[in-house]
Amino acid sequence: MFESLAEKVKSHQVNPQSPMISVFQLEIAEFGDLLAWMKGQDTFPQYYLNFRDSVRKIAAIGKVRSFSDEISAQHFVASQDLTLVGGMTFAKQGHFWLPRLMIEQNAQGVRISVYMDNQADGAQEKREALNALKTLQHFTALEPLKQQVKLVSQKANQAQWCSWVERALIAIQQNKLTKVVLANESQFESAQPINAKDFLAESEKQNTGCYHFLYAENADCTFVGSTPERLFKRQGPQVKTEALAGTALMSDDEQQNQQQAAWLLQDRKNDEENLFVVKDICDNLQNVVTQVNVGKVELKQLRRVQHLRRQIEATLKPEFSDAACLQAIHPTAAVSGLPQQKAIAFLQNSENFDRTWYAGTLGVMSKQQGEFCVTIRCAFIEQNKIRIFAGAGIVEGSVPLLEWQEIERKASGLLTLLSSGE
Ligand SMILES: C=C(O[C@@H]1C=C(C(=O)O)C=C[C@H]1O)C(=O)O
Ligand SMILES: [Mg+2]
Repeated sequence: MFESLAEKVKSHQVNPQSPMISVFQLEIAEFGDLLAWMKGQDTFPQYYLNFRDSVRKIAAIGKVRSFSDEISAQHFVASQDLTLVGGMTFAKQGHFWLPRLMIEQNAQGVRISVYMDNQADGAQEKREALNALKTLQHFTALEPLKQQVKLVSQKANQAQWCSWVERALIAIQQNKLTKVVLANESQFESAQPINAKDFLAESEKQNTGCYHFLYAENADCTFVGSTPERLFKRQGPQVKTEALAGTALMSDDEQQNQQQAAWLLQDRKNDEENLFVVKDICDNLQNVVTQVNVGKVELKQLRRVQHLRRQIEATLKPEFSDAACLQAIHPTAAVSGLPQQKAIAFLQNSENFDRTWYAGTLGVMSKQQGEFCVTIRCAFIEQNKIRIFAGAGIVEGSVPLLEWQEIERKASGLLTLLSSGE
């Protein structure tokens, strides 16, 4: 089935008229499970995104070109009309790249794309492209998660974390901050290695209504997660973003969920927590859009928590695209705070760990469209260790112990995938 692609790669000749990058594509009706395919790969980086509101999924391996900032990434996308994957860390460190091989799956079918850099060594490019095509046959069956994990360390225990919240509340009282999103990192260990693809497949099954993402720079460490939060989705000049903040419990008890939902919808502290995010996003978009519309408050219900959400729609001025959206809204007040710079400085002085990809963003950009999620409800998996991150927005009226329960509850969305085994 993939021979036609291999033949095209083999007979490819670079000439003065060649574009900067050559793309060889094949459209097929079905491919197989993308995570099972990824599990069989040993080429890096590896990237996977299962989109929240559609059946679209993207899996990619290898790297042909890379960009360390959103402007050069967007310039490449616009001039070459190609799709880049990647994103930015919490601290806005950009990592965008053109993969060697990309598999895109949507309702219509599957498209496989192989990329060759015509400005690089021709023989080497051919070898790598052919190797990438060979991987299309390699699937490794996904296995159920059997690992039992135990907590080995937390960056802050309950008392320490609550003292961070107390400090935040003082800063809020003194009007130095309006909101700050404090997080924690918890490390668990298992007797056996944890396979990140098995882990994400289980999360896809249980944590529905989310973006499911995976990013591994190399074989040692994989960043995975299932986030309910969209940073933005752009279709031409039309941008959809959202304020997701304000949290209540969710469980197997339908009646309790309804009570919690009713409480959340009328709770002032949670509504303010959400409205601060609305204000932050709208203010930050102001210079790049011609209009913004904020939707009514609604619930986003997940397996372990439910949130308040307000969807936001905007129209970009013609000169702006994904880079402007990333620059304007990431990191939003849902994951950093308000005012942003002061909140980030407060986090740097309080949190005793580097967030790196936690509360960053991962997605795709192309000429016509772009879509990025906010990388929360996430973990780094290294061999038999898993480090899970979770945070909560601290505002006036926050109660330290309740905020602690909120972050433990958020972390449990991933943790229970492991400890729920018999
Ligand atoms: C920061 C996180 O979540 C954010 C904080 C929320 C809150 O405090 O109510 C809700 C959703 C997210 O915007 C996280 O999950 O780590
Ligand atoms: Mg909250």
